Amino acid sequence: MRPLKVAVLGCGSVGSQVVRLLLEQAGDLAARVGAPIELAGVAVRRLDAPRDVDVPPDLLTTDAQGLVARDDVDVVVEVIGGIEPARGLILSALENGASVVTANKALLAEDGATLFEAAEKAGRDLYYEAAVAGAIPILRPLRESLAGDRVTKVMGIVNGTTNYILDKMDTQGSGFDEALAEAQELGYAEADPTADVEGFDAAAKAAILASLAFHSRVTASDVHREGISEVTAADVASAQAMGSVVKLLAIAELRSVAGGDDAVSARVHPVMIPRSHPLASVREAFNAVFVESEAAGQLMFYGRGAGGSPTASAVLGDLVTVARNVVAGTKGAGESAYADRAMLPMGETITRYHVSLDVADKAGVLAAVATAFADHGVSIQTVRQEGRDADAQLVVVSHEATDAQLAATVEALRGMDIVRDVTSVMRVEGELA
Ligand SMILES: NC(=O)C1=CN([C@@H]2O[C@H](COP(=O)(O)OP(=O)(O)OC[C@H]3O[C@@H](n4cnc5c(N)ncnc54)[C@H](O)[C@@H]3O)[C@@H](O)[C@H]2O)C=CC1
Ligand SMILES: N[C@@H](CC=O)C(=O)O
Ligand code: NA
Repeated sequence: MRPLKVAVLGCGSVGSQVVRLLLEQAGDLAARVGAPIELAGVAVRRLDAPRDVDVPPDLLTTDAQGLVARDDVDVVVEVIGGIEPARGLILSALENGASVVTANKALLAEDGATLFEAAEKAGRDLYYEAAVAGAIPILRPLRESLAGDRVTKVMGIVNGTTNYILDKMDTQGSGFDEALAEAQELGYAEADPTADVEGFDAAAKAAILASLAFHSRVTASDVHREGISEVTAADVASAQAMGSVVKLLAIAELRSVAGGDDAVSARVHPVMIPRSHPLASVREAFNAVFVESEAAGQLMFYGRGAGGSPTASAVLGDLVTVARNVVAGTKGAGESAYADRAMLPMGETITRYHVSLDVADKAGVLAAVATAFADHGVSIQTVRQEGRDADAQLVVVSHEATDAQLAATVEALRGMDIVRDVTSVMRVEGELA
């Protein structure tokens, strides 16, 4: 069999590790694929930039477009990131007959449909396991292993940077900025950490997970998004007092809609989750994805979701798969969006809230607070008072209600004279202590 030629676009945190693994494991990869895998070239922005791998100088080029246009390239690995020029380069590669492996969740979540259609038209593969939860095999299980089951919910910690920050706030009392700087130093953060902190990165991953799990097209703009920049030390302390922990979760679930097909709720926001829940034990920059399906029940996938080397592992896994397909003259299953489900607006999503209130400790306060919940049709699960007199705090955990009802309740509480301050509002997953 002739050698297969691989072009790598971008040689940053992930690209450098992809190139390293390709060079170091050439012998094993050839045996696994059934043909030698050769680097056709590595597109970089600057030839003289320092990088974490020694690339043979004759393979480096600043002309990414020229590299993907070569007719001897079988597979293009896109690890530049961002929308353009990545999208144009992937489309050119597919049109030119190459299969593509990418880690680019931002692009897939914004305009996956264009890429999937181009791959289908070209009869080539487009694989992207690294785009969600880095090294963790999660897209392949959803796409293949669970293809015969009915997935009803996918809930994950899919951003390492924010999990690192929340973990340091919980376990070491670290400040937000200090923990973010550490995550950046460790190579977990996106080029612009706003993408991590404000939940854009997790929302892109939620869109990809929802699309695959529910066989529908979900884009990042369909995902309700809240980041962790508003999570305070008070929120973390409230969670601790409830035997729980604050995590940024990406949640995609099917919800029944009266008189219609099930709709998809996709959202990213901080939650309080009991320490007994498997996701609560995910520390530092680790990721985990918790899947519920009708026949299999609950499954959890855990591992490193960020960092050059772990992400490169997922890229190489895809590379071997698409290279095997090239050798066999076939392609894998393409996108499955047959269900075409509607999105459930966030206001109609069923959630629970934990609310901490700074109140005056006097007669009638509890009744007035309870009335505010009742007025909005929200049932209270537990109420606890902490402190006395001027330091009184009421902690209310609601039963399930729509997010709109709960948000309106909090709005009403904020307007009440007897409520001095609403010190913490957080959605809840699972049963709090
Ligand atoms: N770093 C991580 O932990 C993870 C990253 N990803 C995704 O992997 C992709 C790459 O991420 P990183 O390696 O972290 O980014 P990076 O910023 O470290 O690397 C990107 C590289 O592409 C180069 N580049 C930009 N424009 C170029 C062009 N026109 N031609 C050639 N090179 C160009 C940049 O100079 C840079 O070296 C992104 O889509 C990211 O979202 C996915 C999972 C985890
Ligand atoms: N910035 C991301 C990297 C992987 O996608 C993260 O922190 O998880
Ligand atoms: Na993955």
